[in-house]
Amino acid sequence: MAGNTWGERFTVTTFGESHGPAIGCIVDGCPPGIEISEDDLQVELDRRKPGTSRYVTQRREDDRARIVSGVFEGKTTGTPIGLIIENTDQRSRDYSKIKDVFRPNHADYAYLQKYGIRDYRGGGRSSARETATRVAAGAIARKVLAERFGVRIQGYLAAMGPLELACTDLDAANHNPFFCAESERLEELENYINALRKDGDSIGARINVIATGVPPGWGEPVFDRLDAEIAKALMSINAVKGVEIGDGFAVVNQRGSQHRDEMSPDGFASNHSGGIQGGISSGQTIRASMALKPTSSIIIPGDTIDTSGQATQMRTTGRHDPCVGLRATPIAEAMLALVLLDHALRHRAQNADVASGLAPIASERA
Ligand SMILES: Cc1cc2nc3c(=O)[nH]c(=O)nc-3n(C[C@H](O)[C@H](O)[C@H](O)COP(=O)(O)O)c2cc1C
Ligand SMILES: C=C(O[C@@H]1CC(C(=O)O)=C[C@@H](OP(=O)(O)O)[C@H]1O)C(=O)O
Repeated sequence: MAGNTWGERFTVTTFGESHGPAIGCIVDGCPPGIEISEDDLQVELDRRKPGTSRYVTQRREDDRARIVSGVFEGKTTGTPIGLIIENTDQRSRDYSKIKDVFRPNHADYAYLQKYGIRDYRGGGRSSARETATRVAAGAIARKVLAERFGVRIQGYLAAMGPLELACTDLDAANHNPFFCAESERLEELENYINALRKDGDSIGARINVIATGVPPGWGEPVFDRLDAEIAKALMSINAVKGVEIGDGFAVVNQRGSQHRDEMSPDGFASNHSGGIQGGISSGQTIRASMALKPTSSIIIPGDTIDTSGQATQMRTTGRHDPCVGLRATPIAEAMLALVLLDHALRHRAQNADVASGLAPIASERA
């Protein structure tokens, strides 16, 4: 049993498996008086849900979230918010024939080694189906962040395999199935993924996500550093193998004179740090990036073992994303929102009365 920390922490607990009857979550610590409807959640859920284009898994889920507690007459009450999303299009027979073999690089082998028991249907608890609940919780966090703190979050596809994509129009990312912010490249993306599907193969991707309007002061100087928490949150998404904050691994090749974000009363001259210095937000735009591996469930045969340890070969049929990164943008946004709201509440709880005596400078030099 644990006492709640309402007013200090924003937390999410999820439950459910890909082929069970439902998935869901409990959102704790949401401030009261925020207008939230199931339709608000749906807007975000629709951006992530499967089956929305020919470039993603053909599993068809409406992903309708039912709010079962914590909201009264359209407003949050400050009590735990319970959300349930029914699974309606499981096709568990796809998994019957591979129930005793491990898909190389899916969670199958490691999961069984840990628990000794495994729901083999659709990856069970290890399926990215669970991320629907994070997106629903993230929709609540985004609403609070926007209304109470003026923070906005947006992500986009920065690379699909060898195709590196610029961000020429961030809003455009919301209007195509790739979350691509460089609209002129859409045909190239379509051609690439069509050829990939013909090969029966999969490919990795990179997603960038930014948050604007974050004031200076959110985060901690040690352990729960804001960058550490964002890295953990993004890394906790299925298939994520790398996270960068700001310039990330490119800093290896930078000089201090180039990397430091020089300041003047007119604002910051650059944003190499990704808006976080010493684990605390600086007031610059928060910039994070994550790399997702290629889908492990592919029809090309590969070597593996079965549950009795015997060598075998397998190919995975069924409905799978050829590039899991194509649906990961809303998930990255949701995870960033969850971390930022948690730290907004923590900062307020500890430092509401603190005044540095220094007005924040602009995120970017005017
Ligand atoms: C949005 C999204 C969709 C995914 N879709 C699939 C899929 O259709 N088939 C699959 O094998 N893996 C898919 N994955 C990846 C698996 O969930 C992931 O590989 C698995 O949980 C093992 O975890 P790991 O890759 O983090 O080691 C998806 C991941 C994400 C983020
Ligand atoms: C259902 C979703 O994506 C699934 C993620 C997933 C996986 O292994 O992660 C495998 C596929 O599902 P199934 O478990 O039916 O084989 C995807 O369709 C979803 O995102 O809602």
